[in-house]
Amino acid sequence: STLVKAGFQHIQVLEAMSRPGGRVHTTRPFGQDIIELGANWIHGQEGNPLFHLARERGLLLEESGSAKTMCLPGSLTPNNYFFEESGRQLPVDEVDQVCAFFRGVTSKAFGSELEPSHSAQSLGGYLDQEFAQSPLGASKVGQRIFEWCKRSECTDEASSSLYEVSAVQLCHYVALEGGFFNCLGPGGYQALVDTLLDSLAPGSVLCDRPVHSIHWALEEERHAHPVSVRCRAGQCFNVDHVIVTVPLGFLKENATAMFEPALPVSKASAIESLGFGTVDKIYLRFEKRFWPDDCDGIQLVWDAGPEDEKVYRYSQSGGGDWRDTWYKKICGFDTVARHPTVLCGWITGREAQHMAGLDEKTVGEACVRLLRSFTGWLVPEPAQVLMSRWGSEPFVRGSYTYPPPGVDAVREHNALAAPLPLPSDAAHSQEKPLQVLFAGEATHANFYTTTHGAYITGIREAQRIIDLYGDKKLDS
Ligand SMILES: Cc1cc2nc3c(=O)[nH]c(=O)nc-3n(C[C@H](O)[C@H](O)[C@H](O)COP(=O)(O)OP(=O)(O)OC[C@H]3O[C@@H](n4cnc5c(N)ncnc54)[C@H](O)[C@@H]3O)c2cc1C
Repeated sequence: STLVKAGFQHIQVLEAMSRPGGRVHTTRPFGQDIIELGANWIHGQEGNPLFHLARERGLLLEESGSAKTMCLPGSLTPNNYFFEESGRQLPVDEVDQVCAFFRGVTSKAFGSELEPSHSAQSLGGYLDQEFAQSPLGASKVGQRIFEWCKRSECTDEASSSLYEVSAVQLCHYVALEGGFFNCLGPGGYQALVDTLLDSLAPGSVLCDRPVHSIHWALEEERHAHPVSVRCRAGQCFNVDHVIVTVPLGFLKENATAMFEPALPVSKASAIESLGFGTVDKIYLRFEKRFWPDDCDGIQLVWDAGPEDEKVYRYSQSGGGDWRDTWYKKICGFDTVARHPTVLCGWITGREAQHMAGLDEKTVGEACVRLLRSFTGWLVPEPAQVLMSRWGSEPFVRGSYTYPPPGVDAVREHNALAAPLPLPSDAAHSQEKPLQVLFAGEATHANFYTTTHGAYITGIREAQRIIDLYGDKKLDS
């Protein structure tokens, strides 16, 4: 839409799936009201172009009463019910104390306040070290709540484990000021996507058009355009510029075969070294609400959960089979906006990928078992179960990006964003500039993981093309 506004006319969007939106996926499986399988909230307000766009178009939720946040250590309410494996409900202040400590130490990591000694450390390792030095670390219950904190933080970092996320690199992520969980109105995220699509000419977006390969640096003598984009079904587009916005997960699996000539080493190594983790949601719809009116969600605190350091290390060394206990990675079940009888469970990492191979009935049964044994309440069978399966989605292969330990994340995000040919590449120095450009959340060094990050990178790449042509007439 930025290119259209600047007067560009020959624009074609090739989308592999049968719908536009990608990791924004608004559905209506339980009647009229929306369920978001992908992105849910607009994170931050100040300087957030999506927040402003949504507000300008009247797409934000007006009644704050039905706004729902997810239960994270940073967004705890007294109405989140925490249960231990024994069935005991944990006192709010006990949970709050540990979560407050967790918030304090994680915000040090996000606020670039870590000592150089933490530079090679994982976020999990750093958090454990701090917790061990705190009086809270001596309590068994405190340790269990801390494990829940780490497990639920995995949803924010899209990681299998915080032991696989860098502690020091997190400071490059920029959280925008203003409410973190801005909710969209009844049209959900899709309404924002539709707003952008409305500005395109009819026929500009072709769905079910997976791109097979991108041939660039084509010889000027033989080709009118430097780039040829070939679809799997055989259709071919000869173009001046292509903006590649496929997810990092897709690039990890397909980049080697997709580009001819091959991507430069800096880009290939960025694709390999940045992490792309899986976060999935499990929606359970019941005929009748069985949880108390004031309950915002039910959180599960294990005696020894998968983010307990010893459990994690044992499992990494091949001990036990995490597949048998995949459900232990579920953080809890939050209530859902507009759906008074629906709960949403969150799960990450390899366990989420494993779950994607199971059917709805099996997953629903596992969730009901957990809810019954932790709460002791009379939990009926769910009437409907719906899960996202982002890890096995062939054109995504995960949920969002994270920085693994030892990776210079800013350098890698920037390498991923660099257009081809690279200005520094002597072999291509005589060629037309900006043949292949890259956008998408993984190409933003500060707003990776977010929809606004993705949006801003699209504008960034469009602007490169606009700047290239300057005042030249765009009539050809
Ligand atoms: C479960 C979940 C919850 C999330 N929650 C939030 C949230 O609350 N707030 C937030 O800000 N962000 C959230 N995110 C992240 C957010 O959704 C993404 O960062 C953002 O949507 C990414 O946009 P993108 O354009 O980079 O990639 P995508 O939206 O993934 O778009 C890439 C597109 O490329 C297409 N594609 C792939 N391969 C090909 C091919 N070969 N040919 C043609 N097309 C291809 C894909 O089909 C896809 O449509 C969440 C994500 C998930 C999965």
